[in-house]
Amino acid sequence: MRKKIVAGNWKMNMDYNEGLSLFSEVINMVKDEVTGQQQAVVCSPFIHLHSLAQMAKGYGKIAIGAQNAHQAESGAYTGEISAKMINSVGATYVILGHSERRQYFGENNALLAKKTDTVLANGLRPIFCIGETLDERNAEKHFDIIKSQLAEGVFHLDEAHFSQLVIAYEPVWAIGTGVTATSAQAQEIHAFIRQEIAAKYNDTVAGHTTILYGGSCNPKNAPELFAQPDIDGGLIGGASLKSRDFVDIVKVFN
Ligand SMILES: O=C(CO)COP(=O)(O)O
Repeated sequence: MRKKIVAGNWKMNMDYNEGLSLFSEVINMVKDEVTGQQQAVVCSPFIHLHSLAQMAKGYGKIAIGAQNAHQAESGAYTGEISAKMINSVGATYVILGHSERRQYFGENNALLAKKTDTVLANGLRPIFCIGETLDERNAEKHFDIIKSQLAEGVFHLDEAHFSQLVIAYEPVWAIGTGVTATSAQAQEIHAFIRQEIAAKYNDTVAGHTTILYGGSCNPKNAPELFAQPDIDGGLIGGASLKSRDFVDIVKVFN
């Protein structure tokens, strides 16, 4: 069976001390309360990564991730962080292609394909985000958008590398808006994503790929979303900043 994952994306929230106290609450609750095989991932700002990885050491149920990485291995890119650096502090995941990176930092599919290569080459697992805007959905272009984000962003990978990916479907209109995709809307796209993966690779790869839903996911709506056959967990924004809510979402898979 494929892995169930609940990943928190703190975005640009939490100063250093706030982040450490949030994480220590999360880790204690996960230790005490999570009984299933699911993986919790906390994707913090860069400044927390090393400390969080130290705190989570030896505890396999919690992994640490970054929210971005530069496409180059190293060099004169003032202000940037490389995949090798992220790996060196003990993080294992990197969110790539979040809609906020696409929208505010001009990241397109071609750039994200390069970032994916670099992140994989450094032994990290990308959580690769895709999703349509409201205008695209209203124009009934959502399937085309998903198709091209996959084709141009990750389908250049060989099977072994692709198998390291986690895919996250985050409809842009559901992010931070309080409007969640219905479980039927989300399932429809997740099934489509799995079908595209099967067509590009094969049924085994498609069957093993973890596909997360993100967008106004909370402890109330997570059980119904995660009960859908092609939804393998969530990428959680706002609710991941509250330890109780985040761990309650992780516990949906208990
Ligand atoms: O963007 C998201 C996670 O990456 C979702 O954010 P919200 O859960 O705050 O809608």
